[in-house]
Amino acid sequence: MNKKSVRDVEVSGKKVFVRVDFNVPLENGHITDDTRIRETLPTIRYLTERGAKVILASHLGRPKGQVVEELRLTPAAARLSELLGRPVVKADEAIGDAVKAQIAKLNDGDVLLLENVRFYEGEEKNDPELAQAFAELADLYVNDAFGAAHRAHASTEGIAHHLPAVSGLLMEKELDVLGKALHSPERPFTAIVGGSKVKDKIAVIENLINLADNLLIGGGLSYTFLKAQGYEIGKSLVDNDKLDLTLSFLKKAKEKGCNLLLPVDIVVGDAFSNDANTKIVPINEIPADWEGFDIGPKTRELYADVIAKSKLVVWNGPMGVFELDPYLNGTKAVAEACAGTEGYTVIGGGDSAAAAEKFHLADRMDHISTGGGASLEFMEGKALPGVVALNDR
Ligand SMILES: Nc1ncnc2c1ncn2[C@@H]1O[C@H](COP(=O)(O)OP(=O)(O)O)[C@@H](O)[C@H]1O
Ligand SMILES: O=C(OP(=O)(O)O)[C@H](O)COP(=O)(O)O
Repeated sequence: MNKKSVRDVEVSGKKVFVRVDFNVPLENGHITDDTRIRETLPTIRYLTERGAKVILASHLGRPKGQVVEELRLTPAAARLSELLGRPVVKADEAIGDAVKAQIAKLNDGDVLLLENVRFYEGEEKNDPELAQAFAELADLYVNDAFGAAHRAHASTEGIAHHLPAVSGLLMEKELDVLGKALHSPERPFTAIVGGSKVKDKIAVIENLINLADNLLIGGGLSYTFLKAQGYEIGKSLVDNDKLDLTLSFLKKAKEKGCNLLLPVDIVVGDAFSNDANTKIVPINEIPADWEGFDIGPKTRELYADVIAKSKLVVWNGPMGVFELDPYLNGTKAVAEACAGTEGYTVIGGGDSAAAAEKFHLADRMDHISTGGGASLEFMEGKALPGVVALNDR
C-alpha cells in the first residue's frame, strides 16, 4: 500500500485519534456480533503498548445529526474494555472542552472512546469545522475504519486534512488482501456475485469481468440475466430496465475471456416463507406463477467445482434467500466450497459474511472483510475517500 501506516510514525506519548468502525448490531442494548470491535484490537494494542493516548471515534447507526439514546457507544466501550482487559473511559460527547479535559487526564497507554460521531450534523456533511474540532483533540490521526472508508465524513476524511494521517493495522490488512485480489490475483481467480438487485452490483460485475477468470452469478440478480436471454422467469426478481445491460455483460465476458456462468437449474417456490412448496427446475422450465429463490443442485455442483479449482475466490452476495430454510442450500454449498478450496478465499462482508457465520464456516475462510459497502466499492475499482485522504509513503 502506498499510504503510511501507524507503523511508519512515532506514536509514543502522543494523543492519537483513531477512527474505528464500531457500527455493530445491537439488540436491546446488547451487542450481538462484536467482530468489528475485535478486529480493531491489534491497532489499539499496538498504540497502548507504545505509550500512546488512544482516543477512539466511531459512528453507530444513522442518527442523522441528533442524539439518539439507543445509539450511544456505551455498550461498545464496555465490550472493548472486556476484550482489552483494561478500563476504557467513555466520553458523553465527541468534541469540546469537557472531552478535552477528559483527554488531558489520560496517562500514556490509556484508552478513551468518544460518543457517536453521527450525533453531530457536520459528520456526514464532512463539515470542516467539525473536522477541525476532532483534530484539536489529538496529535495524530489513524484511520482503522475500513467499513466506513467509502464515506467522506468529518471523522473519516475531513480530519485527515488537519493532522498527520495514517492507516491502522486493520485498514492496512483489508487494503492489502482486497488490493492483491484486484491488482495481482493468483489464477485461476473466481469471483462470485449474488444478492438481490442487478442495479447494486452493476459496477462490481463490470469490474470483475475485466479481472476474473471465472465469474459465477447467483441470487436474485441471475433472473435478469436469464430473462434477457429469453427465458421465462415466472415471478422472480427482475430489473426490467437492466436487460440490455446484462446482455452486454455476457458479450463483454466473451470478449475478455472471462468464463461467466449463470445458474442451470433453480429452486422455485410458491411463497417467500419457511413452509413454501418448492421444486427444482431447469432454467427453461420456470413456471410462470412460481418464483426463483435459490440456485439448484446442478448449479451448486458446477459452481463448487469451479471454486475447488481456483487459487483465489472473492465472494459477494448470497446465491439465494439463505435466511429461509427451503432456499439456503445454494449459499451453503458455495460457502462450503469456499471453506474447502485450497485457494485463498475472500468474503466481501455484508450478507455473505452473515451466511458464512450462519453455516459455521467463517473461521475456514481466509479473509472476511469488515466492510460490506466499502469492500463492494473497492471491488468496483472506486477510490475510498477515507483512504485517499491518508498521507502517502
Ligand atoms: N432469488 C432471490 N430472490 C429474492 N431475494 C434474493 C434472492 N437471492 C438472494 N436474495 C436476497 O438478497 C439479499 C442480499 O442481497 P445484497 O444485499 O445484494 O447482498 P450483500 O449484502 O451480500 O451484498 C439477501 O437478503 C437474500 O435473501
Ligand atoms: O455497517 C456499515 O456498512 P456495511 O453494512 O455496508 O458494511 C458501515 O459501518 C457504514 O455504515 P453506513 O452505511 O451507515 O455509512
